[in-house]
Amino acid sequence: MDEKEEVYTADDRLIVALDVDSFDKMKELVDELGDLVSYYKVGMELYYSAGSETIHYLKEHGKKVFLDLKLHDIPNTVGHSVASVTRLGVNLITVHAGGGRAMMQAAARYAKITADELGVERPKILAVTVLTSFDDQGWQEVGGHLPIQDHVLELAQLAKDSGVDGVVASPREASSIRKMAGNDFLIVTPGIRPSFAQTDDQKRIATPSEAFKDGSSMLVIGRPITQAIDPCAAARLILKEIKENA
Ligand SMILES: O=c1ccn([C@@H]2O[C@H](COP(=O)(O)O)[C@@H](O)[C@H]2O)c(=O)[nH]1
Repeated sequence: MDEKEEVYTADDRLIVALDVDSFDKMKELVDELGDLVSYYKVGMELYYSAGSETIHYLKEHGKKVFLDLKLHDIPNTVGHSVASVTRLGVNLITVHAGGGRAMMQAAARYAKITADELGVERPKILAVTVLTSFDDQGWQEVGGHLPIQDHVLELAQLAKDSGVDGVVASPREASSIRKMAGNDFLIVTPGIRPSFAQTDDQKRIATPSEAFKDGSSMLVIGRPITQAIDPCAAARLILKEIKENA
């Protein structure tokens, strides 16, 4: 088949980050991407601007939702916050691994209790390790004593022991996390930059094919798609790379 005619279908391993500041801008992107994208991430910018209406819209349109609020507070507060967002019907939720064992345990427990009460599938909990915008220099400035790679691995081990479903880490750490945690542990990687995209503020980056080769489960990609001149063309190129390499 001629490459131009090839149809790239949505793949749940591609999560598109909807980092826009209004419901209308979100709707425009989601409508434009149509059937090419099945999984979206709603982060702080969109959620704080437009709230849970965004999630209802995505679900009504058959999309899966990763709610990336990176919860970080005492266990009681995080547990009850996870209960609240579980009621919205999201599929993935983030907490910060730095919140510690008891906080992650509370997140996992409240996701399960709430989903059981509602009779729905429970959302999976991901623990954010070290943000992909850090390089070693920036990391030392905030008191990081271990190399980032080692600290991420320690947090991933703690996350696994605490009973959450996986971590958010850079693709550069995916291979060592995969070796430590085995195949059932989710490794969700932002910091993905296809060869056609600029780096922006991301520091620990890799291409989609490198990320999957190193053990990523799912990729989070925002600006390379959402700020492309043609978001559908960018999404198709990434889906092609995923199809050919993962
Ligand atoms: O360590 C992290 C954790 C979360 N993110 C989020 O992923 C997307 C990446 O967007 P790009 O435009 O592809 O850079 C964004 O929503 C971040 O909040 C991350 O980048 N790194």
